[in-house]
Amino acid sequence: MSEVILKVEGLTIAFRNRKESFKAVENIGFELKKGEILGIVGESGSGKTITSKAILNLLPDNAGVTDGSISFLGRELSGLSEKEMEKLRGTEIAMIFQDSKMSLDQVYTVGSQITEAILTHEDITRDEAKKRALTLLESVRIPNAPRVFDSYPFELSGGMCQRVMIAIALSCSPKILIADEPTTALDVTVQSQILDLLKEIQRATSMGILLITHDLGVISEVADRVIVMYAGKIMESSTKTELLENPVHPYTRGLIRSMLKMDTDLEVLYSIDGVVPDIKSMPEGCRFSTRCPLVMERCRKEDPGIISVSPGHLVSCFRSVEIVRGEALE
Ligand SMILES: Nc1ncnc2c1ncn2[C@@H]1O[C@H](COP(=O)(O)OP(=O)(O)OP(=O)(O)O)[C@@H](O)[C@H]1O
Repeated sequence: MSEVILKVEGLTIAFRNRKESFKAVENIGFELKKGEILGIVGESGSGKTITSKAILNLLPDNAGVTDGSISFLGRELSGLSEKEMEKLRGTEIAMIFQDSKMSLDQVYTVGSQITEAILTHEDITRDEAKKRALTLLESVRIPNAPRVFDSYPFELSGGMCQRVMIAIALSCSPKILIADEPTTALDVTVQSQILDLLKEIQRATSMGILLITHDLGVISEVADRVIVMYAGKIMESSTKTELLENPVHPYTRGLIRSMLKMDTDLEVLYSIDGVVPDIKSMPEGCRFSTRCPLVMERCRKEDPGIISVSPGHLVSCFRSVEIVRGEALE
C-alpha cells in the first residue's frame, strides 16, 4: 500500500463577519497518497479552493479552520508556526494556479525567476542553478528552452507560462503539488498537453498531486481517485474508474451526464437544475436536496452522513443502496 502523505480529517472551515460565521467547508476528510493524482471536483462555491488554502495555511483573514486536522507525513500542520509553514510551502508542498501569467513576475525573465526559486532552497552556485533551471524547462517539455529562459512572461503564451509555473513548482522536488484549475484558462489542445505533462511528472516522481477542478473532463483524463464536493461537503469519493462507470450520488450522476452531452455535441445540453445554495443559507439536511431529482422528505431534514457502497467507494446519500440496486429512478 502506498504511503499516505496528506491526511485531512473532519475539516471544517468557517468565514466570519462581525455578527456571524458561516461554514464554507464542513467535516470533510480524505487522504493523498504518494504517487497518485487525487482530483477534487465540484461547481464554483463548493469549497475546493478554500480547502487547498487551508492545507497551505493561506486562508484569508476572515476565515479559519474551526474543526478537524490536516497532517503532512504524520505531522499536524495546525501546530506549525508561520515560519515553519512558509518553509514547508517552499520545499515540500508546491502549488500552481489558473492564472499562471499573472503569478509570474512580468519584469524578470523566466530564467531568472526559476534560478531564484532554485537558489532559495538549494545551496549551489548561480551558474549551477541556471543549468538546473534550463534542465527543468526541458523537463516540462518547453521547446527551445534557452530562448524561453531569456524571455519575459508577457512574451509567452498561457500554456508556456503554465509550463514555466510547473517548472518553478518542481524546482524544490516537492512531495505534494496542489494544482488549482491549472488548465481552465487554456484552450482545449493546450489543456490536454498540460494534463499529459502532469501525468508524466506523476509517473516520473513519487509526488502526490491534488488536482482541483470544476471540470469532470479534466478528472477523467488524469486522476487516479476523485472526491466530488458540493456546497462544502463531500458527496462521493472513489477511484476515477469506479466513479465514472458506477456513479451513485445524484449530483455526480448529473455532472457526468452534463459531461457526456457536451462530448456528443447535442443541441440540448443537460445541466443540473438550480444553483449551489448560498453559504449563508444552506439547506438543513442534505445540501444537494434543493436540486436533487431523487429527493425525499428525510433528505430535507437530516444529514445523510457517509456510507460505503463498495470498498473505497463512499457516498453521502440516503438513497445510495436503492441507486446501486437500480431501484431509484430519476
Ligand atoms: N474571502 C471570502 N469571504 C467570504 N466568503 C468566501 C471568501 N472566499 C470564498 N468564500 C466562500 O466560500 C465558499 C467556498 O469557496 P471556494 O472558493 O473554496 O469554492 P470553489 O469550489 O473553489 O469555487 P471557485 O471555483 O469559484 O473558486 C463559497 O461559498 C464562497 O462564496
